[in-house]
Amino acid sequence: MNFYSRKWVRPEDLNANGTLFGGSLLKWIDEEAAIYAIVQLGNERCVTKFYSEINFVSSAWQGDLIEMGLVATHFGRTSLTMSCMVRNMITRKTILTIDKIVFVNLGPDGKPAPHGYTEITYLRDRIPKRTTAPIPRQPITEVIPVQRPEEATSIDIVDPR
Ligand SMILES: CC(=O)SCCNC(=O)CCNC(=O)[C@H](O)C(C)(C)COP(=O)(O)OP(=O)(O)OC[C@H]1O[C@@H](n2cnc3c(N)ncnc32)[C@H](O)[C@@H]1OP(=O)(O)O
Repeated sequence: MNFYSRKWVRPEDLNANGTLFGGSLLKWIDEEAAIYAIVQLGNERCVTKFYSEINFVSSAWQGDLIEMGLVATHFGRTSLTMSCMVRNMITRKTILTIDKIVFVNLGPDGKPAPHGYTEITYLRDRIPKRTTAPIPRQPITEVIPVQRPEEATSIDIVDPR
């Protein structure tokens, strides 16, 4: 397992118990896992599909330095499964473990697409090269004007999803 990112636990990341807020930690992990998937699958269009149970093994405290580790455990047809561990960088005490995080490789149509990889790369050989414009958002198909414009605080947009 490689520990790629380190974080310094700051006051804004604490919960009411004065320890690291689980939501902050999960947000960091999801971003780390997304970057890992992009590098492994050579595609910016990778999305989180599944998290197995998350074990908050021990707390981190303000001022602690922590590090996040990931390793790919299974290359599927369109998916990549990885496992995760977060630990204290100094003491090496485990803070969190997640057995399975699954990301899915999407094609240009937004549907699962085969990625073609079977093994971990430790190089930067698969990093996607952006040859076109950034991924566009889903088009807005219809804008409904509000009935009484003087009461409007925003425009109602129909989301086609
Ligand atoms: C980085 C981010 O924050 S992304 C934001 C959060 N994520 C999202 O918004 C994704 C929302 N989800 C989706 O759009 C859809 O579920 C999709 C496109 C990801 C997948 O659609 P599905 O209909 O499940 O696709 P499909 O059944 O073909 O499965 C795709 C892969 O996921 C795997 N998979 C599906 N469900 C699960 C599950 N519950 N657990 C583990 N793996 C799963 C499948 O085994 C398959 O892998 P494989 O091709 O390697 O065998």
